[in-house]
Amino acid sequence: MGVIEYCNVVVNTGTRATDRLYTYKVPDIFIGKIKIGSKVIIPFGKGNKLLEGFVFELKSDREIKNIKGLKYIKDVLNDDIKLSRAQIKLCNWMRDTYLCSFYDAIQCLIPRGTTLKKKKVYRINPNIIGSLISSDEGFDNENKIIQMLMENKMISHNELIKGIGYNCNKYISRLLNKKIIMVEEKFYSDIKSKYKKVVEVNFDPKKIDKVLSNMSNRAYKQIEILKYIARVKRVELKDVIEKTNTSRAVLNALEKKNLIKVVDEKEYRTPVDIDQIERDKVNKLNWEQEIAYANIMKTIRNHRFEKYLLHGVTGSGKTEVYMQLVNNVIKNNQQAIILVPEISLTPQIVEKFLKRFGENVAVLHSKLSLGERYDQWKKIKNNEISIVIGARSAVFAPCDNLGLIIIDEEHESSYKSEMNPKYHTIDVAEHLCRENNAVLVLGSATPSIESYYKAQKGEYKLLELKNRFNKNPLPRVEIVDMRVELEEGNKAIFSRKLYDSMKNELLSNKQVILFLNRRGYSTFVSCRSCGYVLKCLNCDISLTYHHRKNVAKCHYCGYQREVPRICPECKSKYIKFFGSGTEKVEAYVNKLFPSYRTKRLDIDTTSKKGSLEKIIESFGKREIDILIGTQMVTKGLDFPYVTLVGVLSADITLNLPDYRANERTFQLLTQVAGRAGRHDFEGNVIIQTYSPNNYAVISSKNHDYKDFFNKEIRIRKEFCYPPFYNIVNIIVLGKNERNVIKSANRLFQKIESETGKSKGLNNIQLLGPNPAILGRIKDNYRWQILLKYQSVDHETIKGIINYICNKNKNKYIESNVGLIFDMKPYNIF
Ligand SMILES: Nc1ncnc2c1ncn2[C@@H]1O[C@H](COP(=O)(O)OP(=O)(O)OP(=O)(O)O)[C@@H](O)[C@H]1O
Ligand SMILES: [Zn+2]
Ligand SMILES: [Zn+2]
Repeated sequence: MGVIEYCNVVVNTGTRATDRLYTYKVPDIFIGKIKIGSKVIIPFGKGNKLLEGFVFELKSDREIKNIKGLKYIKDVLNDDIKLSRAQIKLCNWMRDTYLCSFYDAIQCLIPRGTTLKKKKVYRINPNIIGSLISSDEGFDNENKIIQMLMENKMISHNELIKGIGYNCNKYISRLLNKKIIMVEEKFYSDIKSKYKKVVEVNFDPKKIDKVLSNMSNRAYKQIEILKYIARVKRVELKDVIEKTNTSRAVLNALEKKNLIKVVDEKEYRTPVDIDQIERDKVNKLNWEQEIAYANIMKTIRNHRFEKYLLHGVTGSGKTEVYMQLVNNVIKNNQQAIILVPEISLTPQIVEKFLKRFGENVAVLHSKLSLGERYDQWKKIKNNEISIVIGARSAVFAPCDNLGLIIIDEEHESSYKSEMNPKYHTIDVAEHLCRENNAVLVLGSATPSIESYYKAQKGEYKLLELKNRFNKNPLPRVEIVDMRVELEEGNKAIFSRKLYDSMKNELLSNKQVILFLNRRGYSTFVSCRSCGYVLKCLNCDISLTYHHRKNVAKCHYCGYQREVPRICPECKSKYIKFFGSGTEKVEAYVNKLFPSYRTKRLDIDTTSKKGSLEKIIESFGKREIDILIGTQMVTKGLDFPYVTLVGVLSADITLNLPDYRANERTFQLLTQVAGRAGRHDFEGNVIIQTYSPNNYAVISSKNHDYKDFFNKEIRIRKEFCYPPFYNIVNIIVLGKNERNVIKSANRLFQKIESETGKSKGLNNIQLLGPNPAILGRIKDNYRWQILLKYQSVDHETIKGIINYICNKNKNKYIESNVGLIFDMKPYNIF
């Protein structure tokens, strides 16, 4: 191998057109210093604009064929943000899997705010001769600029605006023209390191007596400090001041005498105050937990890649199993990542980990400041922290010693990213575990159909916790047919059954959770009399009502129809748009139960930092009797006095415009029911619905996951949905509508003809091009093309899309038209 003299760099140009590796020459001074994964500054394009990039490959002269005209790397940055080889592999994998750009992938892997930005800075031209300050009148502002520059050496444009005002541009360009000042571009990032002042002893502490003998007796404060510092040797400045009850001035005096040194030390920001959290102890596992634990432990000990699906009913104690696995992994000096659906919605599990593992846990959540996030990232990277807990993006935590990834509530849709790249966390975790010989554990009381299907096929090893950890029975579930309520004259949102049960439980000092799914609120059209729902004839999913045009529309295939005035099924006039919000329910509950304390848990009441935790804490202390909420009340809550859960309407989820509607319903009902009767008291659940015979509702009543799975998987097969079929959504977007439509049509035709030509591809369905549901976002027109095909054909289809949409993009797509790929959409909009 020759000397490394070249490198291939991914450049942050901000456009998709340049999404490839560019070769640069490495200047001698950087040979050896430049590494795979280094962040570099390179000149780019005709104007040699300086841009940021990452080195993906190093090459010797023998490996580079055409070296003519290659440019040199301008600078290698040592700002800690490097990519490891594993991370580069991950970028390549993501680009290949999700058809995203290199930089899209890189953005997932580096802390936010570290991407370099550029700003203009000004300085005095050093070659200037003579006096700078002009004495002529009318030059005030120019003189002011010069003065500012003389005082500061270098000043940014913003600072000049602050000093001079918005009209400073005029004066700047005059000074530039006269060559009195110069302008250049400087890189900066939004993240500043935080420093703390530390005091160090600056003499041999053993000779303290000699030092003190030279001090005047009157300087008793200084003497006290010297004694203290000689003992501790090194201490944070604010601590000395506090401990010795002194002031900074006294320390300054000592610093002047060269007896102490005050130095700046980089400080990590820690968002959680660990000292405030009391520690818990390890629980002894019951035998079901023990079997699951022992199985997974065996693989962990062998450092083998393996995927487990831990199917444990609600309250079976999955968290305790997770924690004991994690404990073993970190004892081996490896790192573990624990993923939860939305960190702010799951304070209980986070708290459990903090209580068990203390400062060895990094909690990554969306409310961290850029600086806090950056510091956590570095601590993880330096292996100073072994446990990472966070939502979806925490899967990208820079663990170089990964031993275990746990995905709790693996069925949750929040694991699918709706931003670019539209990755699925389970896929990424799987890739990482394979690369690291680590173990992946997916846990849920209601596994997704796809995961359970994989477990059946042996791709995941299935482990089950069939009982609650304390052998308590699962709650008793009753279904109330709301059509009958209407028939018998009750038009209210509460059935008589639910009202009576609430009264009983509240009278015996228990707590009630009322669940109302408000997401997807008021979007479908149904008949209150017979339960009929408007559905798409092609896709078997509910049509979505669009107020503006007064039509009902299919989100998948674009089919639309007008809304009937009377029910096509039973001719009643009770056909309407469905839904009422949590606020309305709260008002109603207050009217029905005025003497009980009610609280609402939804996006509105929890937007303030810490408010969710507060509500949950006070519910735990039984300061709230009735908790009314959206999805937030379905997850993870573990409180002994909750004995009744009321589901106000199973129908809202059942009629989501999504082929997963039944699955989501089963999951939500099972999860929310699982909040009841977890400890000493038995639990009851009441589900109100207009579709009491729906199989998702019935299997959740019977706590029968397998029954639900068997029915659902048959329907998936019949209607060609995942896991048997896959859907790809291609969004074509741009500011010019005509170009968007033109491009979408061309792409569609090309994809149609290529897939038609390709032998062995059967049953492909191409839908579109249609305007996307959200037809316009931020001034961009959006059209979509949907492909539905057998899952076994995925690689072939991906190849075709990549060939047409990326490699030969310019043939089919107008300039200024962009593409977004969703290779496994959860929502189509
Ligand atoms: N081995 C054990 N010994 C004592 N208590 C345990 C044990 N395992 C679990 N528990 C307790 O059981 C309760 C339920 O456990 P946990 O919250 O982990 O259930 P889960 O399986 O995550 O349920 P869900 O899916 O409903 O969230 C908790 O209060 C937990 O402390
Ligand atoms: Zn009807
Ligand atoms: Zn349809």
